[in-house]
Amino acid sequence: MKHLQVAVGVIRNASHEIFLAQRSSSSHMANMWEFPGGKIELGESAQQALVRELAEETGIEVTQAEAIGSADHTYEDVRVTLHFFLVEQWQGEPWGREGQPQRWVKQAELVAEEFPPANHALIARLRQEAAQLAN
Ligand SMILES: Nc1nc2c([nH]c(=O)n2[C@H]2C[C@H](O)[C@@H](COP(=O)(O)OP(=O)(O)OP(=O)(O)O)O2)c(=O)[nH]1
Ligand SMILES: [Mg+2]
Repeated sequence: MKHLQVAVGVIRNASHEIFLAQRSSSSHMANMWEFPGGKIELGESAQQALVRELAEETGIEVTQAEAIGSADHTYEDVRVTLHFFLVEQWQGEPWGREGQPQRWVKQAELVAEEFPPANHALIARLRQEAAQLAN
């Protein structure tokens, strides 16, 4: 089975909102909401792929990123390992550069079911962190 290594950016602003994009209707995990990112290419580090993918998909230049863990998931036909990064410093303003719908969502209001299954543990963690900060 194909095994993809994917760099994924949790872009978070000062109001603790996170930038989401909707996957295209023709892609794997079609129409689900995701954190921007994409496949790590040969010879690239996860961080390098993150910077490249976020520039391609959202137009921002990442200036700082913190690795916050990974998730491994096997879908019907492909296995993915997602390498998550928290991005709180960047230049420019993220937008759906490839035409995909986008939105900012409060960290506490992320909905796991809107994301591919590989994201569910991270969404739970982010929601829990936001709830603790609110108390
Ligand atoms: N970007 C991204 N991909 C995710 C997430 N969750 C998840 O399961 N995936 C899966 C879907 C895909 O099978 C795989 C690779 O992501 P991708 O389709 O964004 O890769 P890419 O940008 O390089 O796409 P492409 O050049 O082939 O169009 O990771 C997520 O939150 N963000
Ligand atoms: Mg992508």
